Amino acid sequence: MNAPPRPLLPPGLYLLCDDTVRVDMPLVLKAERMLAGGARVVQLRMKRTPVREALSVAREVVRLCRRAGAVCLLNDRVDLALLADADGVHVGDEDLPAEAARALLGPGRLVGVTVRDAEGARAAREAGADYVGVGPVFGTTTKQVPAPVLGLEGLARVVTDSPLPVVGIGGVGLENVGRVAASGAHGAAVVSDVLLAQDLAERVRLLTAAFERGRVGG
Ligand SMILES: Cc1ncc(COP(=O)(O)OP(=O)(O)O)c(N)n1
Ligand SMILES: Cc1ncsc1CCOP(=O)(O)O
Ligand SMILES: [Mg+2]
Repeated sequence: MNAPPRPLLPPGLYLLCDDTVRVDMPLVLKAERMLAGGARVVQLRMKRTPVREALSVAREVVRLCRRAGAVCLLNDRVDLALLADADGVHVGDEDLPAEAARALLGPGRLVGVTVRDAEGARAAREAGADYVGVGPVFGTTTKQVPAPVLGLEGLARVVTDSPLPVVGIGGVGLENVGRVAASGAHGAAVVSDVLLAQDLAERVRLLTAAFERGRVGG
């Protein structure tokens, strides 16, 4: 019998439910507000949550995403993704290599990989990745990234030459998400612009609409 096909990464806004920004708000509440705003992709990024709590949060956020019809990915942690039955993982240079993530996850889940250029995207595809995260597109204070800011032209170059869908990340917010979409990126990943908003759900709606306008050239 054929294995079930893995979910495709929905295009558009890609949200990071992150424990390093707005630390006073519980992760599950962040996810609930994002989903209330129509989030289709949620990456759970837990850098400072103790591992037992992280597993319990992952299980709850996967449940919420599934109920809302959204894809839930775990940042870094293939073990937590499997235990929580998440839709996949996102890994970078300091995490398990993409081949290892794919080997552990099997063919039915998504693997996203951080790359800096189209050559990295080609290697990611060889390693079994489904999409690539590319950045920083703009300056950001959320993470110290050991790579230069790409800008929109740099992002567009990677998009043109990448064999995999590209998600732009780093400094993406309401004032520039339309231009990220117009670059041809499959998705735009956002951390602080949503998490620091007073009304997270409303910010997600605004960002989603702005991405869509940018995608169609509006
Ligand atoms: C969509 C997306 N793209 C890139 C990253 C960065 O991943 P990584 O390089 O592993 O850095 P950390 O997020 O683990 O600090 C991402 N998380 N998501
Ligand atoms: C995790 C990560 N990887 C590259 S930039 C970044 C952080 C992006 O955060 P923000 O959307 O707040 O700029
Ligand atoms: Mg990582």
